[in-house]
Amino acid sequence: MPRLLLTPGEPAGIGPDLAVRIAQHAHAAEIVAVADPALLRERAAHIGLPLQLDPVDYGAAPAPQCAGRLRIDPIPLTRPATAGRLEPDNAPYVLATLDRAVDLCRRRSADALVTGPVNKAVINQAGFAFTGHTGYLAARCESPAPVMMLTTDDGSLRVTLATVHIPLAAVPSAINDTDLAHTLDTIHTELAARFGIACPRILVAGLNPHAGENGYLGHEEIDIIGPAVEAARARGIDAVGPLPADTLFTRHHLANADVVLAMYHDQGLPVIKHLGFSRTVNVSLGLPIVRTSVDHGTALELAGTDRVDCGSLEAALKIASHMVASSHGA
Ligand SMILES: NC(=O)c1ccc[n+]([C@@H]2O[C@H](COP(=O)([O-])OP(=O)(O)OC[C@H]3O[C@@H](n4cnc5c(N)ncnc54)[C@H](O)[C@@H]3O)[C@@H](O)[C@H]2O)c1
Ligand SMILES: N[C@H](C(=O)O)[C@H](O)COP(=O)(O)O
Repeated sequence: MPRLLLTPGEPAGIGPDLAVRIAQHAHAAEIVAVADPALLRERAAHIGLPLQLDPVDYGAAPAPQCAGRLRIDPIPLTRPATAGRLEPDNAPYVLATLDRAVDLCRRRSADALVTGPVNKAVINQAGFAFTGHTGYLAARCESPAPVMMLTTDDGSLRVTLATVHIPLAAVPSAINDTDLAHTLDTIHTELAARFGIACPRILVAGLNPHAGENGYLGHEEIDIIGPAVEAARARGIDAVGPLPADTLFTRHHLANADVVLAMYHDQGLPVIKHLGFSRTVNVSLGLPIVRTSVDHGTALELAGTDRVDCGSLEAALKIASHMVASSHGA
């Protein structure tokens, strides 16, 4: 049975609600909230749900999660949190929960990290350069650039990104043969190791409209993306493209594909979030630890209400367990 660490993320957002809500039923995994216990108790009381927090024992074997209970690894908030109101002083708390979870996963006291949503702006406002979990975790793990992948819970669509949290204007200059080679190698290796998909077919999107229309609408496809796909194929990777992004996400192309590589955040993610918001999971490929996350943000306006959908977190827990099993060769 896996031990999954859950960091609820931004304390003013819906992350604490999610932790309380997923504790209401049994799971086939031990789930440990790395969080402030008072925050979780207060949010549980606020939404009128029972919650018993039991201290985790990392020296003992993981035990299944019982309804109404959650294991806790306590990290104190800097300031009391109010649902819906961001507090920059709590940014170090958010980062401390991630630091603790990464350390535990790296020393094998836990099997995987499942993250709730954070607010990137408030962390930056507090003085920490932060573009998202993915980059932060890579730095903590001293790992080369991981690849962000969003997958529906049933694997019907998987989307990876060549560039992630950078301004749109910076995208063209961030696309280069070295990074594309690393990204394609990581997708190829990680889908086999963590998802059991040997030699996945990767559909590679172009950057420009109609994949550059033979150079009349842009040159990145001819100069960079096409050669990167050819070089990957020569390494035994089943990459196809560059394909026009507007028609790549149609049944015809997706029927025989395992994953899409989009060139930038808003080329790929709106498609998968439109298809499966609240049952889609964010997975970091290429980290030395298993990490999954929800597909949504902090939804500050919903914190402490009865309108919080736990589907993405449930899926993130499930996929993390499958990845752990797959990584162990189960
Ligand atoms: N994994 C993460 O840490 C992560 C992911 C995405 C966005 N974010 C951050 O979250 C913040 C807010 O982003 P946003 O407003 O673009 O997106 P959001 O996902 O917070 O909200 C988008 C819409 O979806 C609704 N929604 C979101 N999650 C929901 C849930 N579980 N149940 C019901 N409704 C839900 C919201 O109410 C809102 O209408 C930003 O700072 C962004 O960077 C974090
Ligand atoms: N791009 C992600 C999404 O839209 O779901 C999100 O911002 C989270 O990114 P990190 O996993 O790097 O925090």
